[in-house]
Amino acid sequence: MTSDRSAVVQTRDLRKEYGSTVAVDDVSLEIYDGEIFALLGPNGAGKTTAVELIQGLREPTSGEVTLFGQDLQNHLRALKDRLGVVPQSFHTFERLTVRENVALIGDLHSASSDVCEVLAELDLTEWAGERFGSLSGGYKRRTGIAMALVSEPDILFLDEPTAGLDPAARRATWEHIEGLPELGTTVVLTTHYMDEVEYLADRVALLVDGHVEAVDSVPALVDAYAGEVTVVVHLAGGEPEAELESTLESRAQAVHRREGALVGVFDDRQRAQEAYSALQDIGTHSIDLVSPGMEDVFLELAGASLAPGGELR
Ligand SMILES: Nc1ncnc2c1ncn2[C@@H]1O[C@H](COP(=O)(O)OP(=O)(O)OP(=O)(O)O)[C@@H](O)[C@H]1O
Repeated sequence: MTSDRSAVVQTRDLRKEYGSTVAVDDVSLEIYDGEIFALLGPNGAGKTTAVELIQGLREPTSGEVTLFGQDLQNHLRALKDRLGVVPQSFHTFERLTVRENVALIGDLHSASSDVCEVLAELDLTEWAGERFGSLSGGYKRRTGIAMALVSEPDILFLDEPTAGLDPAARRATWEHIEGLPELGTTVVLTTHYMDEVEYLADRVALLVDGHVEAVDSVPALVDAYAGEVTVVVHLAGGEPEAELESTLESRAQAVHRREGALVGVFDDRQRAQEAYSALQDIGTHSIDLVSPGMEDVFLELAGASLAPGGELR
């Protein structure tokens, strides 16, 4: 979807070694103007190091970073001014209010947005007079985003933006991040949450052991790597089992039985949907249509597994 857009970040054979550890292994990628780009990978995959190289916070062992068409090393000062960063463990002045913290950053930058506008964009107006130290984790994170946005960055880097937040705060944070490209900000986020990528990212780079396994949109990655759709008919006893089985068999590529269930395997979602409807017409029983997602992509490409919270490990 983004190939006709200009690249605001380009890395070429970017590499970072720490002694014998290769944290970032010849990474070449492009991030386009106005997209939400995610770097997804398990702990230690090299996400933070890659992003720190792009931000000019670390020197690469080899390779190049170009931002807005300019070489980062030769234009470090000017290019850094165009970046906003919200680190994972974000802290600021606990005793200052939300407004004071945001205004402080605004004062440091010449091209700064109106503080009230930024607070309104992040639904923080009501909280503007609260001390930062008294806020919940979600509001602290949101204040961090406001503090980064007030300097009008062209690219905003968010490191694990919802780690440690409860589900409602995560959802609210996603909704605010989702709106940032409309305000003219390209977003680069690092995460190890599948659902975050599925909700937010226009494109995602899968990082494993320092190298990029694949880069594309979530639907394209799922199509390419995640395999089949399955329809699962749970059998509690008393169902017209033979009819259910033949209905599945007439549409599925394969049908197999597993404990208490019939499982039809499809390589086409449309046919799976047709089978699902036909099975529903037969009567009342429990049927699941199971579509693959990013989790399956990662299992296929990296053999990674998920923690109960949907987090890669
Ligand atoms: N300053 C450092 N010195 C030595 N090794 C480092 C340093 N920073 C990172 N590493 C190593 O480089 C590799 C990549 O680490 P990095 O923090 O970039 O991964 P990550 O994907 O961001 O992980 P996490 O999700 O846990 O933050 C790891 O093996 C890590 O131990």
